[in-house]
Amino acid sequence: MARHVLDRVDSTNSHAMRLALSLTGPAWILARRQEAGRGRRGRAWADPPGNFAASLVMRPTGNPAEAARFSFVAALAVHDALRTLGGPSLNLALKWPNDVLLNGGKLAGILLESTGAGGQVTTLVIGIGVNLVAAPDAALVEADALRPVSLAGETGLQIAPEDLLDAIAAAFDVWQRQMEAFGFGPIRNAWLARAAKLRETITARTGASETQGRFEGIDESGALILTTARGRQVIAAADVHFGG
Ligand SMILES: O=C(O)CCCC[C@@H]1SC[C@@H]2NC(=O)N[C@@H]21
Repeated sequence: MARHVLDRVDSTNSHAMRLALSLTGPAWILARRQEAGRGRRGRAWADPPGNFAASLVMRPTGNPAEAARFSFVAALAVHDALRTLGGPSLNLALKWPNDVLLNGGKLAGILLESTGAGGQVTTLVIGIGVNLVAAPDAALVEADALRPVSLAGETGLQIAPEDLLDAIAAAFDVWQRQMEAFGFGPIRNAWLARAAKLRETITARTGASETQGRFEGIDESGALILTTARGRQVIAAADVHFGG
């Protein structure tokens, strides 16, 4: 698959969107320096040099719910890649919808952006940020957000962004083929097997509304399933907080 390695960029997601129309197939874009990274829900994503910032741009077929499944493919790929390069003792887990945790803190985030027409997604950009060398200052993240961590800070391990991209791209390919052959089932099962706080009480927050319940799993579109005091609730988009 095509790779573009840039010395610096505003946001690899923005660059991927700009390139999308001129590409003939899927491509990975890796930046050594990202100066205006974006996070989920309009947040900024800080990227000290040495951290991993890359985006995959592709032209999937399907509607937005089908495209959203790729965020689980991406989270699995990042988890696999870190395990391959960092070894089996790394204490990794996944947090809904697509964060990768290390020792219970946030190590990596994933941001899907898409354009479409007539209910179909025409361009999908999957942006991945991994704190390889440094995590943002805890004072800069929201008060009740998970503690940001870096791979080097937690373990002393040093992984080059280019090597991580090779491993993520290979793992993504494997999971994407699984999904093409067998549907979302294997992706969901693998994701749940690595999920933090499964069957425990968590809180899903969307703006001012808050739902607390037992984390039962995810449905066919990847939506969060909670059992709450008012029964089963399926939540398509939210920020998840751990604890009761
Ligand atoms: O909020 C999150 O957890 C998602 C963070 C996603 C950050 C990555 S870094 C590479 C890509 N380019 C961006 O501007 N954002 C994503």
